[in-house]
Amino acid sequence: MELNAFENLISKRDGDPPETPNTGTAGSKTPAPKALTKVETRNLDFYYGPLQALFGISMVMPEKSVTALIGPSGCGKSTYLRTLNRMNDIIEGTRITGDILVDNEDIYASQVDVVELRKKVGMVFQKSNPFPKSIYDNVAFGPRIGGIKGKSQLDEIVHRTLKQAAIWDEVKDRLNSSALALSGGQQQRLCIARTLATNPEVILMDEPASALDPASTSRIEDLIFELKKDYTIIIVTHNMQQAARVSDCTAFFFQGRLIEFGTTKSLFTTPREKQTEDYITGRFG
Ligand SMILES: Nc1ncnc2c1ncn2[C@@H]1O[C@H](COP(=O)(O)OP(=O)(O)OP(=O)(O)O)[C@@H](O)[C@H]1O
Repeated sequence: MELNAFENLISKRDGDPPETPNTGTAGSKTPAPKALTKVETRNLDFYYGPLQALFGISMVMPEKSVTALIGPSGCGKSTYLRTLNRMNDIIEGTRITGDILVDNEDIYASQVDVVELRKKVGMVFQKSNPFPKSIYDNVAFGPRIGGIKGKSQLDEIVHRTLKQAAIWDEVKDRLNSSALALSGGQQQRLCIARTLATNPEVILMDEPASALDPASTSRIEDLIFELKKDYTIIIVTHNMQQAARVSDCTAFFFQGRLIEFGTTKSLFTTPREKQTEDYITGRFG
């Protein structure tokens, strides 16, 4: 793939450039000059039993921006993403060293309430996973668990988040129908609304569009672009054009290591590392 092809893709959305040209690599990161840091990892190692999956990952992700994690299969992207809201805790035999900070607070500190953390750092999965309930009840589920019982308050949350997730117009007349009757793309936007309903500040997305057709993918990308005005988004994607289109910063992982991290534009147009260049030009992976 030609590097200037990426420049064309990026330039489509140049109206909203990243404020933080973070150029850190593993073990050497440059502090963000303008935007506030929302999520940071310092020298993060991660193990599945005896298998070390991440090696010394240091990265700073600015607030209200999109950071894409790219790299070949098995390089540790999803593992890294899942450490950011302690999703890996539920896998037996895992171990982590180093620091993960959200709003400058250690999310592995003993006093941290993991349920609260996962509300603040929400997650959208590769395969949409609506509950076998109505559209309304899917979105209202989290707020109800959080103690909100009033119908008018729930109605407001359902309306607001379905609108934010760009699916309101398609479902407003059938809020009581089963969520399972929606198309794959609609289900994924519903799952994004469900995540928004618990008031997250950070949204982790693990290949949110990989199971969708091009039109649905494009809607999800547009949505990500809108959501970053209010949320910090970290997205795993196999699709480099997608990374180039939606993200401000991109991190390239290889064999559990962070090879290069910088603004999406610089990483795709003037990669500093040969491995990055080989990957984005399709020479491997
Ligand atoms: N639950 C698990 N138990 C043991 N090893 C795992 C587990 N999940 C992932 N791994 C291993 O950790 C390494 C990193 O996997 P991970 O899924 O994070 O990579 P990835 O870059 O997200 O891959 P892909 O793009 O294929 O989803 C791989 O060697 C994988 O086999």
